[in-house]
This record gives sequence, C-alpha cells and structure tokens, in this order.
Amino acid sequence: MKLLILDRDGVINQDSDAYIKSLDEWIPIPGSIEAIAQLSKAGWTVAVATNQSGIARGYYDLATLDAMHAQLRKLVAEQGGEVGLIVYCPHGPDEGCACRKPKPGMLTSIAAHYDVNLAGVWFVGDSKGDLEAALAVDAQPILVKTGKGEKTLSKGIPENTLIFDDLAAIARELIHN
Ligand SMILES: O=P(O)(O)OC[C@@H](O)[C@H]1O[C@@H](OP(=O)(O)O)[C@@H](O)[C@@H](O)[C@@H]1O
Ligand SMILES: [Mg+2]
Ligand SMILES: [Zn+2]
Repeated sequence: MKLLILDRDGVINQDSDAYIKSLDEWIPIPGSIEAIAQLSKAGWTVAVATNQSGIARGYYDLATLDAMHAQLRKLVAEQGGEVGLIVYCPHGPDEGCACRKPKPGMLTSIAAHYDVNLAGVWFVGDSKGDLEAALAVDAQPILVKTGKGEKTLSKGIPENTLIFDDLAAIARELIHN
C-alpha cells in the first residue's frame, strides 16, 4: 500500500512555540489540505503521528485535540479526500512513554494498524525528533521547511533526509513521479 505518514504541527498546520491550544489556533498551512486530498485521491493512505505534550501540560484537553482532528478530516473530505489514522502522544517529555517522538512508538502503531512494514515509508516532519523517529524504524526521513523546518535544517539533519519546501511539494513529487 502507498502509505505516507505526516507530523502535524508545522507540516499540516501552522505551529507555535506557545503550542496550538485551541481550534482557532489550528490554522492549515497553505496548500496542505489540498495536498492531503490529492494524495488520498491518488491512492495514498495519509496517516498522522503527532506529539501533543500540551495535553500533559494542561494547555488544552482531549476534546479540543479531537476537535482539531475533526476539522482536519472535514476540510480534507470537502476536497474529496480522506485522512487515515491519526495517532498522538499526550504525554510530557519526562514521562518516559514509548510513543513520544523521537521514539518510534506512534510509527509502529500506524504500521501495525495497516499491517505494513515501515522500511522506506516516508515520514514527513519539521523537527529533528521526527527525522530520528523515522530512522529508528528504517523509514525515510523527510523534512519540510514549514513550521520549525528551517530552524531544524540550520542545526543539522541526518544525511539521508530528503528536503521539500512544504507538503504541497511532496504531493507533487509523489503524485507525478
Ligand atoms: O510537531 P508535532 O509533533 O505535531 O507537535 C508539536 C507540538 O506538540 C508542540 O511540541 C512542543 O515540543 P515539546 O512537546 O514541548 O517538546 C513545542 O515544539 C511546540 O512548539 C509544539 O507546538
Ligand atoms: Mg512538528
Ligand atoms: Zn507518549
């Protein structure tokens, strides 16, 4: 199956150092909704793996997080596409969970859900932890320059990382090549 896994904040929607704490703060990056819709209409399964430590920090609750993901699904569906499995890590950095990136727990959960091998599967992120999570399970790390991507790039990234301007550029690459 054609599986693409996306980080959320900084890839699908704008990110903020103050966290994305409400539905109003959840603003799609230009072209990202269309990209997901076009990819799914082209036969790609688009899953999401996102750290959401804001839950553990008490900045927002699960109902708010679910509302953001319902909005994502609604916007993509309005363009004729669909979003696959969305997996999130609600834990804080000190809880030692298995799912918080750079640990690959969310990626392996997605692989188990779809019964696929992650080798070479593209995982698109804007942070170094995203790239490290990909490498931990032999997936292909993909960096976008949106969100924290430019800052991540400036600090150095794993050598076999592929770099794209944004999710729209990734969709063009995958659909037309
Ligand atoms: O990019 P994804 O994984 O979708 O989500 C990242 C968010 O959970 C937040 O992750 C935080 O990192 P800490 O969790 O505080 O280390 C900060 O980077 C925030 O700016 C960011 O909004
Ligand atoms: Mg991110
Ligand atoms: Zn976790």
